[in-house]
Amino acid sequence: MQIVRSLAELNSFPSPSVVSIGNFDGVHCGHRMVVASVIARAREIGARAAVVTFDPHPAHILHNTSRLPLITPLAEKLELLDQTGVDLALVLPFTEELRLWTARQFAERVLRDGLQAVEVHEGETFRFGHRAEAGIDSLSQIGRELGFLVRAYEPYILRGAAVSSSRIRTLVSTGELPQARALLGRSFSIHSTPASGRGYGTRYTVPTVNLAPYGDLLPAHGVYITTLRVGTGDQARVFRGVTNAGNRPTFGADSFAVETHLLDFEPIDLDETSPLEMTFLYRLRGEQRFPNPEALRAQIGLDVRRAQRYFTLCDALHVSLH
Ligand SMILES: Cc1cc2nc3c(=O)[nH]c(=O)nc-3n(C[C@H](O)[C@H](O)[C@H](O)COP(=O)(O)O)c2cc1C
Ligand SMILES: Nc1ncnc2c1ncn2[C@@H]1O[C@H](COP(=O)(O)OP(=O)(O)OP(=O)(O)O)[C@@H](O)[C@H]1O
Repeated sequence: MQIVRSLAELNSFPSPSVVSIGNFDGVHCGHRMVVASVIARAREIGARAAVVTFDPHPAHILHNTSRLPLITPLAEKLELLDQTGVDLALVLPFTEELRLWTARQFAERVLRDGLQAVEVHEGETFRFGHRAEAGIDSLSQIGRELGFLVRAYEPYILRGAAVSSSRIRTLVSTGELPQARALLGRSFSIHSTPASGRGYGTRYTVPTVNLAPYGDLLPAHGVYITTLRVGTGDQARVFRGVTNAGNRPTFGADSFAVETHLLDFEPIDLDETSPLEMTFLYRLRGEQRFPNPEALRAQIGLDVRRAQRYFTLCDALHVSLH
């Protein structure tokens, strides 16, 4: 997949395109359905299959509230889009200037002049242009004038409601990981690197690998069954574990960390640059303040046993952990 980060850069690769525009946060089942149709149609008519997305996420510019925690930060989103087989991702910097473009200006500059769009595929609820002024009907009208066809999709429904990034964010942030997995089409995971801990784990409870501070979406504070992939490609190792994401109240003042105790630990070389992917599979319990480290250690022993039973069952039933 070719990644292009400006309209100017795009002009060096002119080619008619079938396009879908969106935030694509999470690259969930609904997104993948639309992108698959874009690709199928592009192959049919000998055009390029393209997605247009934005960085930062428009919500970071439009709402002056706290930063929207992303299901997939840009690098992971592009990796997942690449896996769909799409030919081109145009990542437009969502600037104050772009925010002010009308729907018509956006269509002229991005779809007609930039991508030479012949077809644009979107979900029925798609909106774009300054203050989200235009929907599918306006896009179809503009398309008739500018020379592209619009194909609208009914929402992809799962478990009684449309699949959407916002719904997945809510499920993850309340710890409902099996439900989030159904909508994502894969388990929720985060990419990070190791960080050093305070040394309490090895001394008082269990040894853990701590993750570097993470600014995007995480499950609700609590204890989870997880896997940890260390490294990339053929060199990667996947460990099973129990993970605490929380403030660790047993050890004094709140100090947030994501830390995992590996069940099948073997010595591995880790430094602060080692790529880690933590996959959250199942929420075991909320975080608790224990009267002493021994009580916490006993509880972690129970957490470990529940996780071992979970993994044994997954192995027996050949359930994928990803
Ligand atoms: C599976 C697991 C469950 C945990 N549960 C709790 C908990 O309920 N309450 C708590 O205060 N800390 C909990 N912790 C965090 C420990 O307090 C933590 O491992 C310890 O603070 C070590 O910190 P360090 O890595 O900075 O040395 C848990 C850790 C793990 C690995
Ligand atoms: N469940 C779905 N069914 C069909 N199309 C969808 C679905 N979800 C998103 N789309 C379409 O995919 C494209 C990209 O979607 P986008 O990421 O902007 O929206 P979204 O997933 O609904 O996110 P949010 O919940 O943040 O609104 C748009 O055309 C959108 O309408």
